[in-house]
Amino acid sequence: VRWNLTRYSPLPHLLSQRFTHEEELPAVDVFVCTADPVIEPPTLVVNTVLSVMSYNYPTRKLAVYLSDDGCSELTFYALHQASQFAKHWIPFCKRRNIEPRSPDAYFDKPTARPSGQEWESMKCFYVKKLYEEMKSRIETMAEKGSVPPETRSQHKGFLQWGRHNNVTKRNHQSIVEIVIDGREEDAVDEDGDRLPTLVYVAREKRPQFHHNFKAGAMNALIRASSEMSNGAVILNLDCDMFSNDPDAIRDALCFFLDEQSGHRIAFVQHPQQYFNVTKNDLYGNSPLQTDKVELAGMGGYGAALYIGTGCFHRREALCGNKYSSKVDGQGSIN
Ligand SMILES: O=c1ccn([C@@H]2O[C@H](COP(=O)(O)OP(=O)(O)O[C@H]3O[C@H](CO)[C@@H](O)[C@H](O)[C@H]3O)[C@@H](O)[C@H]2O)c(=O)[nH]1
Ligand SMILES: [Mn+2]
Repeated sequence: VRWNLTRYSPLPHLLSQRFTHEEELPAVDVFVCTADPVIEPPTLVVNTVLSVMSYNYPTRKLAVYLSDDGCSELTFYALHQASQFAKHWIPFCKRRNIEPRSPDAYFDKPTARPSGQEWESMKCFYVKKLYEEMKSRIETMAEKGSVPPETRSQHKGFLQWGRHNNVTKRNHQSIVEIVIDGREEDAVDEDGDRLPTLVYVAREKRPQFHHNFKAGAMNALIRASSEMSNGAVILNLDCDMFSNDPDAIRDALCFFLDEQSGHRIAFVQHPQQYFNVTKNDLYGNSPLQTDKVELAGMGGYGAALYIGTGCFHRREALCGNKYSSKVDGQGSIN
């Protein structure tokens, strides 16, 4: 078989023309997976979470789930901190239309230096200061290795790690804490706009049962999310990544909602980019071959690879659906 290199591009302006009302857009659930608060520090994890909470997508249609296989109160603490910071970060990103929306990656950019009007630059300093203060609180807590009693009173969720529960990484009850319930009236940012839903999940683990690593976590997230937001589209991300494009959801929807072939598309895989690649890419980390040859080569045959992360799935494609011979031809997704 010859490689048939084909590249597809989304046409988001056509999507906006077809879906003029927010209500018509599908709900999207984002799953972020983490497994260890030492190897994957909580500041890294919340940067990933904040990058997806600030997508250019109606917040009432967006829910973010953090799966913590480390079952660590340090990660829960960091997520709670991020939920507070999000009230400043999300409006800051959207008003200034900044990219990328991981605070660490954004403030690292030379262009992130405040410029323009005095008010604008003060705002940038202010948000940066809030971010650095949050980061330092999370790191101090991580160094201590546990959350002190006075901090535990900040959120009832900390009770899950109470002495009587005997929580260890491999043996614990299931913990599901809704950190932000997007339906509640006070779930708003500093501008009064609604925040996306944010949920912490540590699935139940017992030593006598296999937990099946990330796949086990994803299955638990599918079940837990179906009881809450039940988004028709699911994005999964590892905690050491961030979304570098605030319009990634709309781009993926261009394929799922395509009038001709949308109904045949089960998942939309975004390419991956790496940072800190050595000069001359000594360790071959550059995804050139995968993105430009392998994925594009399969594209010509209408095929695609799921590379394990950075991928949007139709929930139906993962959970099944009653067979129907009728196809509405609209690529509908409800
Ligand atoms: O018990 C576990 C172990 C891992 N993870 C998470 O799974 C992701 C991937 O694990 P990692 O150890 O970073 O593996 P990689 O080699 O980086 O995995 C790459 O390749 C895998 C497929 O081989 C994909 O599933 C991953 O998404 C992709 O990042 C990370 O977010 C982990 O936190 C869990 O949630 N639970
Ligand atoms: Mn990894």
